[in-house]
Amino acid sequence: MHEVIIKRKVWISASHWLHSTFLSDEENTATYGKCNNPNGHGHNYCVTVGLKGPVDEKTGMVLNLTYVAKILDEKIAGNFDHKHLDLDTSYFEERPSTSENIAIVIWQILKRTPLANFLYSIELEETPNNSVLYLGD
Ligand SMILES: Nc1nc2c(c(=O)[nH]1)N=C([C@H](O)[C@H](O)COP(=O)(O)OP(=O)(O)OP(=O)(O)O)CN2
Ligand SMILES: [Zn+2]
Repeated sequence: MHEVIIKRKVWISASHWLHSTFLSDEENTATYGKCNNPNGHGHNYCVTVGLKGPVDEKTGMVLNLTYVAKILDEKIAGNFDHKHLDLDTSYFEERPSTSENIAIVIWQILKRTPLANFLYSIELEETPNNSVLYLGD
């Protein structure tokens, strides 16, 4: 049995602001700087989902990536694309919409889909320079 990690990208065009309810206004400004602007700013997030599993002998696939794409389009793009992460969704009411937290939220959403048992990694690129990698807890 051969185990392989397959990957599929999904893009999210979204706005947000970085703000923590655990910090004072002054602390928020000091911590997040320009990203604490209440009017927000935008990113084209590139999310790469890694799925690990055995290659099926008959199909030659871990999972059909066309099927994976459909789930990611519905559950990830459908939830976040062209949204304000802090105003249009409830996921970041109690945690700042950092790349770290977005990756964790995406993991939690995918845990409730048929991809759950294959979930291996969430890589989220916020800018060409900044990215995070979450491997679950
Ligand atoms: N650990 C984290 N640090 C930062 C995050 C984050 O999610 N996790 N996020 C930000 C901001 O969202 C910010 O928008 C990043 O943009 P920017 O500073 O413009 O991005 P770059 O570093 O790619 O641009 P430079 O030109 O190199 O400054 C900040 N930190
Ligand atoms: Zn940002």
